[in-house]
Amino acid sequence: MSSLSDTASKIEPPSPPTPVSPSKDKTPQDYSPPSTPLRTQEPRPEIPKRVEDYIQKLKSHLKDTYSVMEGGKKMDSHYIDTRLVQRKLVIQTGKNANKCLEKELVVLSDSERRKAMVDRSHVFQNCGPKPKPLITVLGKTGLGKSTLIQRLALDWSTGGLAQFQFVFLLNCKVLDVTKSNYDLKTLLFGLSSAPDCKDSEAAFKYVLANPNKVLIIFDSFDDIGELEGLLQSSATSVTDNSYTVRQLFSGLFQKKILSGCTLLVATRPKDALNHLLRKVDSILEICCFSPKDIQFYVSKCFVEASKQESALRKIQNQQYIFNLCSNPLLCRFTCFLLEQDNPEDDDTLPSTLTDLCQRVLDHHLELRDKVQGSKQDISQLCNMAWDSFKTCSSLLNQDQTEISKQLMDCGLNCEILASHKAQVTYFSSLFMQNFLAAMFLVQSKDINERTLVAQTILNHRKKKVCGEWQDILQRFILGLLYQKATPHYCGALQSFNDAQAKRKTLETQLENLKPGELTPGRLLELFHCVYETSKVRLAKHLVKKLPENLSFCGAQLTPVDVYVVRHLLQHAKGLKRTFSIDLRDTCVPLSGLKELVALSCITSFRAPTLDTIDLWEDLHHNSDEVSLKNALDKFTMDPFKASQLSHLDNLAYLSKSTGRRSCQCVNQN
Ligand SMILES: Nc1ncnc2c1ncn2[C@@H]1O[C@H](COP(=O)(O)OP(=O)(O)OP(=O)(O)O)[C@@H](O)[C@H]1O
Repeated sequence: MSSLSDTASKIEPPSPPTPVSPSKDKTPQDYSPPSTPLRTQEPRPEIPKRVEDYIQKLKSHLKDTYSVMEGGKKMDSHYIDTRLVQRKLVIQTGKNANKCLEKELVVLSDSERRKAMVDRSHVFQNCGPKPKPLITVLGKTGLGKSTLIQRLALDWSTGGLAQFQFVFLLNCKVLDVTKSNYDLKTLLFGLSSAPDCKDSEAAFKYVLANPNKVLIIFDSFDDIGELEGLLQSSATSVTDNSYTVRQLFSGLFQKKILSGCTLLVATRPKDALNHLLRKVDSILEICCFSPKDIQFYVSKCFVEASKQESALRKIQNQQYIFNLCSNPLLCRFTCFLLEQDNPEDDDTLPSTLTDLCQRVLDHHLELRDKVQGSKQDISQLCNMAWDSFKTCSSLLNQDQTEISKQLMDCGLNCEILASHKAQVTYFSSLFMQNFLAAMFLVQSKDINERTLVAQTILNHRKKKVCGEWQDILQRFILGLLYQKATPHYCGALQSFNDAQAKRKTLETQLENLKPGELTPGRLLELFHCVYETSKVRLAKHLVKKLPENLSFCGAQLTPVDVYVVRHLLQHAKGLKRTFSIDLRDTCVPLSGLKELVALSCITSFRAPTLDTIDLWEDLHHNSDEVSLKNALDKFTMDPFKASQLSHLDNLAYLSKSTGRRSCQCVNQN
């Protein structure tokens, strides 16, 4: 079956399954903290007065700390209740080397995702009779995992989540995972965000006696280090004080200590995580900002109606930035730029990720310069960002380098750095850290072209170890090498050595790549790297060499990914190239599917069945009959392969829907 538009059928149209999204029609204002207890209330154990006092102190501390989000915006007014998708694992038929049944994270289609959407009040809810003591929140960098966790902590501190009497929040970015002199009490009362506890012995005793009233959160789990072997060595005693943070985590995770407590782990998705995910009770994935969320967030950033309107117009007029704003952190960066906007400035918003980060940094440095009266050289910070990158860590390594107080203040003021309890300093975002690291690599005379190439995964033999770290770094490297505008402030780092040789080497590397041999994930990264260069010649070269069958299967496509792919494929027309595109297992949103299918260079497409039906329904609903006919003509499912029972059910919907849609097209014509 390759083209279905001419399959006339008299079968009555089915009613396709309506996506049920509990939060679909809610505007961000509709959300309120889950104040009612979410788990069936058990009788409260008797709490000693001093423990009760400490709980109140903990609550008021968390309330003070998390009422303001990173970046200074108020949680109450600026927090957008982004939705979460309940992901699931399926048991595969085969067994692995350990003779255990293989479990795999199911990639949901867009329509399945919409059905599986929940809001934050669902995080600790039990779906069935079984409690869910192990919960994971997944999300790429900047999507708001820490913010969600801080919001949950705030909910608890203001009377919500009453099933918990203690909430301990650990930020793995600031934990020293090399030391082995910790016990559980130190982890909870010393290393977490809990305030000093005078009688920690009594509070700890209470915690041990009531584990089911305790919530422990490990945020930024990515920084816990190598995942391999993490569960092999675990803490088994609650008093022993010779454990590492990793051993204590492992003991909690495997219920060897404090069994009965609830554990929430927030992390970026990566392959190495799979063996942990198989053991958790609930996997939630944080969704990016929807267009409505972006609108709401932007409107909150500007008080004056005219400024609000102008900011929104600018963002909506620049489709790359609009799609980039589906990432909350990048949306914040964009709003920061717009807040700085002065009428004499160039009106255009950045057109690449590199340009966005460069302008944000430049503005921060400019603001600081105005206060200080002198320019700050941040080259040492760039060097340090690169040092931390090498170990995939956000921590600022101060052991080797003395950093001046002035530079440290500058880093903190410019939101490059953040500090924990005024003791530990770390890079506040992966985007900024990698941007600084890329500046170091591109500008430093000590880094030659070969070393630079070795740092990019464009070299497809290089193992991808740190998930998003390398993807983002190489985008910045390419972006900086081709950056046209020299920023005023961060350009003054040091004399810009001739980047010609580096550019040439990277370019040869790009040109020698065989896109047809890359995995879908790497192919997508290649699109991004080429996009960052803004070079039409490189874009054309890529499109020329693309395989006829473009597969993105398995690479999760975000709105900005779709934009970049679509943008580069526009060169196909001039090159007389056409493609068939496979979008199964990509979670491509309906809007993205629509845009890609509409491209004239796409002659056929494969996509999840229900999403394809949704696309047809949508086009029909909007009376876009030309696009509907196109989408019917281009759809293919040849060769058909069903790996789940639902695929066969969907086939039945499909055959009915195509029949109906074809009839409509025939009648129209
Ligand atoms: N739901 C939200 N509403 C408003 N702003 C948000 C939201 N989520 C995130 N942000 C903004 O984006 C920034 C980055 O979010 P956050 O640090 O929570 O991301 P993350 O997923 O934890 O990233 P990383 O994996 O790099 O640690 C926040 O500091 C905040 O300004």
